Amino acid sequence: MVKKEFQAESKRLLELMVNSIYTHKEIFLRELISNASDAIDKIYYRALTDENLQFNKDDYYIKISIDKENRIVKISDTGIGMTDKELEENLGVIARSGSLAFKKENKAKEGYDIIGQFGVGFYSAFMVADNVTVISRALGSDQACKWESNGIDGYTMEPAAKEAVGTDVILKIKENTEDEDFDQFLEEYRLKSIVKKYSDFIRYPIKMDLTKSKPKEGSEDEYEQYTEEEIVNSMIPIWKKNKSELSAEDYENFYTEKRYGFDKPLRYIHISAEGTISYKAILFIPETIPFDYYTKEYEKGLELYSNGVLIMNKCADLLPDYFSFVKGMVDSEDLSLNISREMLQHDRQLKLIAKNLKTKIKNELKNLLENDREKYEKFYEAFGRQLKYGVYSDFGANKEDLQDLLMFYSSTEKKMVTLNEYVSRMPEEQKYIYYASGESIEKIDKMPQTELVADKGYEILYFTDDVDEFAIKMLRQYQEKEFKSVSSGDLGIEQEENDSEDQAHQDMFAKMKELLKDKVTDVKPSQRLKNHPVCLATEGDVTIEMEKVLSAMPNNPNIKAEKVLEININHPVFKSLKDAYEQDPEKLELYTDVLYNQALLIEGLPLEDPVSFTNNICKIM
Ligand SMILES: Nc1ncnc2c1ncn2[C@@H]1O[C@H](COP(=O)(O)OP(=O)(O)OP(=O)(O)O)[C@@H](O)[C@H]1O
Repeated sequence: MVKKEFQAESKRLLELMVNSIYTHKEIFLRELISNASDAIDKIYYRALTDENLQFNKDDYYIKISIDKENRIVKISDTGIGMTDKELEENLGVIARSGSLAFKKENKAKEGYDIIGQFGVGFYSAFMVADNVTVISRALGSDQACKWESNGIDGYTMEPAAKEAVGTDVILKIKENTEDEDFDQFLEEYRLKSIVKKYSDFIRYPIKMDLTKSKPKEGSEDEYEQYTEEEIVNSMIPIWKKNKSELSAEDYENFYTEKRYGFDKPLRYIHISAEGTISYKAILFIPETIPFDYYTKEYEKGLELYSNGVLIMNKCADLLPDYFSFVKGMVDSEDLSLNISREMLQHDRQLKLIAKNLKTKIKNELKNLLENDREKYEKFYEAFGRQLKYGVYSDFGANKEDLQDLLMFYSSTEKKMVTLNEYVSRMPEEQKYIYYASGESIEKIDKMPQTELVADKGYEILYFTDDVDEFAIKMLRQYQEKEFKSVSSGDLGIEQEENDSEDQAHQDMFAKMKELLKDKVTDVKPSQRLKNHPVCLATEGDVTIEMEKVLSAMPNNPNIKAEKVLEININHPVFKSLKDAYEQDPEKLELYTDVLYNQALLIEGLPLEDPVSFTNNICKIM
């Protein structure tokens, strides 16, 4: 017998399991059944490609047996089994998706968070058992191996005998405590109801020996007990059932069982399509972002079945990138079981289904936006960015589909608003949809460039995501209203002109431009500033926020905004500037440099020479 220690992380998770105060301990059975079903799936897939292996459906099942006296519950499967090496790798070390998230979140103190959020697979057995034995014989091996652990110090491994290929997981159920009833997990009816609740649509039979009673032979009022093996799950997949038979809880359980996410779904869509193409689908919009969502590791896709048989785990072609957060499955009788990945891409039926799903998802989101604003905002907070990427990517090909789903923070409403809401509120004389870009709402609130537009009483949309301006450039307009940055040259707002006075300052501005060389394309009196002395505006297509995003890219394309330094001629600073221009050229140079650097700071742009800037401030003081 070999004795081994658990790895540190496994130990920590086990500790949480053993001492768990989590209330839904019953899920251990769901986890173990799901592992058993996966193990049978593995044989099934192997048989698809291995001629020497036959998959005879009747030989594959999961069996739950209870030995009340010895406090034992055994979950056996006829799946692919594990070699001793696999037993060690799979059960001695944490390497699963959910646990990976656990690693990142290991600040969470209570087991509750982890179990609730991630699901914990095999280790959940230790919530109800103080000893777990796994005896497994792998396909192709005649030797079995026994793994045993009390969940605390470590585990032991030794050779064992097992007649057939597969795995037995044997749980020694804990004794009742003052607060907790573990005896319930030794009751047939209780285990049966847990199977029904979580694992009803597992596609292999889950068998149990159930105690029944019948009248004793030759007697009218005496009964005798007998046991009979019964299949306790219906095996009918949820998507083949009628919508009216299903409750929200059934969909939620399906979502969890399928590991679509560790949260609760925000919304589900059950589709039963008949006609040119018939298929069934259950789609989910998750409530929270998967931890790897905005990374390269995240894989979009839906499970694809051909008449109840899984062909592919993640069929990416079924979902556009901008709906990559959608989880779920599609089952169609019209798809061939042996279709290859390459062929699938060109499959006409599949394309039709994908198109159809896209419309359904879009309509569902619209519906959510119109009828449950709070939920939609929650959704948008998690996945709005993906929708904006969708507007921007593919050269704007999908903008029509997505524009009505967009939302931005509004300066006047102080909350998220849609473009439609914005436009419907626009005063008649307002020409453009105004927006301001910045790092955060608080920072944009203080931006000098917003002063004129805000003063006019016009609503400003706040762009705080990197992708916002790029998406809007692609959109160009909404309901024939163009978008306009509050920092752009021409704001399209009528102003009282003061040409003669402006002219008088022209020479000074020309001089300032000369001093700033190619740092700015122009220096101008500002139309938009009310209280602030100075700001930067831009000409052309690239704004300052876009410049920042572009320069943060790994292959920095070195695209710069054409910056215009605007001076508020009604600000007291302007008089000092004018005096310097008339009397002291050196001072003008100093003031110009300080004002320019101030404008950079307001924009959150890096100063070219911070030391000389601070020296200059000191000089003025
Ligand atoms: N009954 C079984 N038969 C064969 N292999 C099993 C069985 N139970 C567990 N395993 C193996 O052990 C691994 C770890 O199981 P565990 O339940 O901890 O995580 P998981 O099933 O991979 O992930 P998750 O529970 O998050 O889906 C499985 O991936 C599988 O390879």
